[in-house]
Amino acid sequence: MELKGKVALITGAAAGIGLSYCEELLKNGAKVSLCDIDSEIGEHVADELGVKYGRKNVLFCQCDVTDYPQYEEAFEMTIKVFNRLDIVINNAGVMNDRFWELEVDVNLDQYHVNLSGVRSIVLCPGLTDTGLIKEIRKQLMSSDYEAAWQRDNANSKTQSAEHVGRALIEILQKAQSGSVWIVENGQSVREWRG
Ligand SMILES: NC(=O)C1=CN([C@@H]2O[C@H](COP(=O)(O)OP(=O)(O)OC[C@H]3O[C@@H](n4cnc5c(N)ncnc54)[C@H](O)[C@@H]3O)[C@@H](O)[C@H]2O)C=CC1
Ligand SMILES: CCCCCC(=O)/C=C/C=C\C=C\C=C\[C@@H](O)[C@@H](O)CCCC(=O)O
Repeated sequence: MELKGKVALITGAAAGIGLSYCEELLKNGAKVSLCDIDSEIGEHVADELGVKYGRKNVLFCQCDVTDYPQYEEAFEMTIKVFNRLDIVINNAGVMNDRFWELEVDVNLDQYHVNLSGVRSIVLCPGLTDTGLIKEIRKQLMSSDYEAAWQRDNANSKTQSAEHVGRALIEILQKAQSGSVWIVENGQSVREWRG
């Protein structure tokens, strides 16, 4: 897929993996609509990327992905400003066990039925160095869960968000609709074949 001139909407784009997706897309000539619940950081980051990659290539839309009308508005705003929309990256998930019902709703209910020629790809990052992971204790229900988390990740090598961003660009070029990809331990992105 040629990324130059394409328009991408990225959720959870003000920090971490989402921000890295934005930067890699901009480097490759795409225009980005950064959508994030946090407008203070989001506006700031969008300004910085605008200075670096051209103001006309960057838009910020404040939006909480758990609020359907807000999410819809972000799509409308993106299409109004850029006149097109080619790529949607559902990056903002919920990892907070205290809101486990929302966790299930947002993380597992994001699917797309391929009826309209839209390509739907899944990219699963392993342990990635972002704010989410730095404060993992806050996301887990109890200290028992923290011990389980430490155990599960004992053999994981933390990778950078930039590494995940580069993996996104790679799979956008070659991935088929319905495919699932894994990028973990700082290794090359690979297709999961079950
Ligand atoms: N960091 C990791 O090791 C891994 C992260 N993930 C997933 O990748 C995604 C990004 O994670 P990180 O970059 O690590 O997190 P992060 O905490 O560094 O950044 C998340 C961004 O999403 C925004 N956000 C939070 N709730 C939102 C909402 N309801 N609507 C819109 N924006 C919202 C935040 O303001 C923030 O800018 C998440 O879905 C996370 O569950 C998946 C596997 C590994
Ligand atoms: C409950 C929602 C979780 C959504 C995912 C998320 O927000 C954050 C995930 C953070 C880290 C994931 C690390 C994955 C590591 C894998 O690479 C692997 O090493 C873990 C293996 C664990 C196992 O039991 O097989």
